[in-house]
Amino acid sequence: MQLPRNPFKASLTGDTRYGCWAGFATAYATEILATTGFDWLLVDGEHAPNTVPTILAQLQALAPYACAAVVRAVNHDPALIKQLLDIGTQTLMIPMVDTADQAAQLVAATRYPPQGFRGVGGGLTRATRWGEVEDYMATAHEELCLIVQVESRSGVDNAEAIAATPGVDAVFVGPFDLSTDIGHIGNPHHPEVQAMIRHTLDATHAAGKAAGILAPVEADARRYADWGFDFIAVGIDISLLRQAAKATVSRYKGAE
Ligand SMILES: O=C(O)C(=O)C[C@H](O)[C@@H](O)CO
Repeated sequence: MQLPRNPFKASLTGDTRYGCWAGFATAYATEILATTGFDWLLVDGEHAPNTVPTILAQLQALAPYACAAVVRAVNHDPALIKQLLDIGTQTLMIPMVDTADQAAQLVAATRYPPQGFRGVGGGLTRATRWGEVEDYMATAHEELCLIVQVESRSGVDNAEAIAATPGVDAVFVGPFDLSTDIGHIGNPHHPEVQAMIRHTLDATHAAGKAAGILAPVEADARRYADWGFDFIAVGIDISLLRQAAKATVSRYKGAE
C-alpha cells in the first residue's frame, strides 16, 4: 500500500485552518469532536493525561474523518518521538523550542539515518501499516509535518532561525506560556506579548513556513486570522464542556 497522505501538511498554506484542543484523553470524546467540522484537533500529550496507548486510540478514532490529528508530545525526548511516529502520528507538535539547535535535533529525531537518528520499527509499527507501506523508510519524511512551539522570550528572539531550520514545517505560538515567561502571567493580551506574537508570525512567514496559535477567545482568533495565521485552535474541548454545562445548570439554579 501507499504511504498515507498528510492532508494537514498539504493544507498548511491557503485558507486559515480552524482546530480545537482535544484534552479528554479518550478516543470516544476525540471522535465526537471529529464529527463537528473542525479542520484539525490537537491531541495533547503535554497537559492532558495522555500516554502513547491513549494517543494511538485517538489516531485510530480520527482515521475515518476529514479532521486531521496533530499530536503534541510532552517534551523533546527522541525515544518518545519515535514511539509517537511509530503509532502513525504524521503531524507532531513539540513544545518549548527555544533555539534553532533544538529544532534541528527534533528534525533529526524524525528522520532515519543518514539524515537523522530515528530508530527502525519496521513491521512492528502502525506507521508502516505493519510492513505494508512501500518504501516507508525512504518516503516517511515527505508526509511528516513537524510543528515547533515558540513560547518563551528566547524562542521569540530566535524565531527567524527556528523557523528557517530545514525540516521544520510550522511554528506554533503558545500565548499562555509566552506571556507567563516574560512576566505577564497568563495575559496574552498585554501589548508586549502581542508584539512578540506578531514578530514570531512575521519571522515564520519570512522563512516560508506556516504559523499557528491557540486563541480560545473569539476576538483574538479573528485578529490572528486577519494577521495571517495559517492555523488557529479556536477552542479547548474541556472548556467548551464546562461552559455549556455551567450555562445549562445556571438556567435552572441561577449563576453560582
Ligand atoms: O502556551 C500556550 O498557550 C500553549 O502552549 C497551550 C497550552 O499549553 C494549553 O494547554 C492551553 O492551556
